[in-house]
Amino acid sequence: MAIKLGPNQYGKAETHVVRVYRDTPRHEIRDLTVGTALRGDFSEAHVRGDQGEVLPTDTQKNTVFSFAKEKGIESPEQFGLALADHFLATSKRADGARIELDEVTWSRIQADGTEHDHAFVQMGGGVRTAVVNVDGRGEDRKAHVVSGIKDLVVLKSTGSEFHGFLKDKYTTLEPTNDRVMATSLIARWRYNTTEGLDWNKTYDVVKAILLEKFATIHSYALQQTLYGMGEAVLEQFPQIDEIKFSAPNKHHFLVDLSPFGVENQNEVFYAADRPYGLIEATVVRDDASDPGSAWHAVPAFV
Ligand SMILES: O=c1[nH]c(=O)c2[nH]c(=O)[nH]c2[nH]1
Repeated sequence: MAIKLGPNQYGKAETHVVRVYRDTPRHEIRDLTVGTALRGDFSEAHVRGDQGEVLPTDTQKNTVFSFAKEKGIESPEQFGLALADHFLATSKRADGARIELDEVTWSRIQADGTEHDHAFVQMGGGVRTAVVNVDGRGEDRKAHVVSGIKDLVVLKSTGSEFHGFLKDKYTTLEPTNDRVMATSLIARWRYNTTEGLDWNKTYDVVKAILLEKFATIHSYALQQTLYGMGEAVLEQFPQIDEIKFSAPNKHHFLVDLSPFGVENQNEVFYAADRPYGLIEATVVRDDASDPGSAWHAVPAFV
């Protein structure tokens, strides 16, 4: 019986790096949690325990910290691409690198009527994400960037209906033409290029489109809202070929107050935490480019 090593990757997960730019009294902060992973033929390490081709995960972590100063963190995407190319240049046995980056935003605290120069607060509004996959080097290099947002918690208190659904003998759900719709959204979008993009601006605009569409689409289902959000993003950005969503339907059930002789006209809800509907969808161009390794090891998607 022949046995061999199959797909594998190794690296340092969740290196939390905070870079303070303090060249002027008005400081800037980038706060990233970075996962690095190298893949390739590492059978010597796995089968025989030979570490000759293994760039330690400790070194990978050190590189993240040092690059925060050497290269700077202009955007998660730029930082991820720089790290991936560096690791592929160093580790000859690696044929691919994946860098996963989550960024939290620090907003300036308002003090004495102005934005403070060096005091910050986290306001929520989602975690910015990027997954960079680079395969090969030189002529053969192929780079893929999937940017995104997660933990974007949104709710609309009307403008959402759900009715006309398929029924069988187990169906008890009442149709509704006015319900609360809420989710903690994950969205990830795949670029068809890594050149000529303003990563930060594009992120801000995509996020604004997602929020605006969530608010303005009169919804007949979360599925329809997600599709409309995705369509709007693809219409605005030719550089984005597909967008994937994962959206837990955070159910808000009307509480029956009639035992207490109290009316409840869509005013008091029980916000259930589980179980929840989980709606996942991809919106994609007809002529989308080959994703290659873009979605390699990207968690939780159809
Ligand atoms: O937006 C919704 N989509 C569904 O598929 C679904 N199923 C369900 O019970 N409630 C909802 N809501």
